[in-house]
Amino acid sequence: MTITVIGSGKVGASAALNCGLRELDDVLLLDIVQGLPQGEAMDINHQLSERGSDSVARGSNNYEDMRGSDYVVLVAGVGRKPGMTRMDLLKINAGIVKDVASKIATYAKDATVIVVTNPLDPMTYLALKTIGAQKSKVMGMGGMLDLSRFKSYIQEATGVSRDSIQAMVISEHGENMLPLTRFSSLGGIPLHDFITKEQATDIFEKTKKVAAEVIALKGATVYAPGNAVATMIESMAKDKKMVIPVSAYLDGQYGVSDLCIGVPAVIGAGGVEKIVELKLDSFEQGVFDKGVASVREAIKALPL
Ligand SMILES: NC(=O)c1ccc[n+]([C@@H]2O[C@H](COP(=O)([O-])OP(=O)(O)OC[C@H]3O[C@@H](n4cnc5c(N)ncnc54)[C@H](O)[C@@H]3O)[C@@H](O)[C@H]2O)c1
Repeated sequence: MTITVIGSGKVGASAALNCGLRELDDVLLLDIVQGLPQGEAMDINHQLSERGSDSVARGSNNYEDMRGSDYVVLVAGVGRKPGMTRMDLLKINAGIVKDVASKIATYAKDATVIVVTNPLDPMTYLALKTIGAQKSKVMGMGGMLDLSRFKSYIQEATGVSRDSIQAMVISEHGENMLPLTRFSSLGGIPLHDFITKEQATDIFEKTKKVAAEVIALKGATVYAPGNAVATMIESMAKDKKMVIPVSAYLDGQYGVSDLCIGVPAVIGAGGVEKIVELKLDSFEQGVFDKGVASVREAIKALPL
């Protein structure tokens, strides 16, 4: 088993480090920039060496080296810069994702792929269609990151241990994300027993806005996305069957077909083993429908 991370920038390096720290397997970092993946691999190995992890990181500029990988993380692409519209970002990254996905189809067709490049849901769809893989084998990481932010605000509002928090965030990774306070609990007790309606609205709004805040302050989000990727790979590599949000291909679930969007799923050795359908109330359904419409619109602009 080898984990390949394509795109050795900020998030790619963080994902590789997190996989190594959990000793999931050896990690290959790939990038088009000469020297960058090799340098990241050296730096990561030095930390892993001191921590006693026997996972080894390698760097390469040769796509052929991903042959035999069980997991491929597709995180090549640019982040949104000031003045760039969502459509500008989509066009630039669609070209990169299409190119990288065709390399995955050539050298690692049987791998399970986690897409990270934004805009996440359309890029996951593009990767799935380009690779031509089974729908259970290509998924996007977005909801796990949104969930980590949602949980941190739940902790702030309630003061209970982060370890006791169970929560869920679904829909589009972007403007129409849907943090589900109604499906969140503390030690199995509904979150709404601990907080007021106003606090719930506040947590909901803060979760939706915080990505832009981090990007404005430090230019990118790095640690939490890298950790989220490692959690998804761990659930598959150890067949843990965690129920986590992923951008998955819908085939009638939630009344939606032929589109990738964030939904709760059982993630195990088979990839997306089951999509869990929640009974949404009218407000939640409204946000989810907007997310579907937004992703559907973006898909029209993809080079399929
Ligand atoms: N889904 C999420 O939750 C989430 C979270 C954070 C970032 N992102 C997205 O992840 C992407 C990467 O973010 P970052 O901060 O790591 O950016 P970055 O600029 O630090 O790194 C991107 C890397 O991709 C490489 N690259 C570009 N084209 C390539 C190709 N064809 N083959 C191989 N490598 C290639 C670049 O050389 C660069 O090293 C962005 O699109 C960003 O918006 C998504």
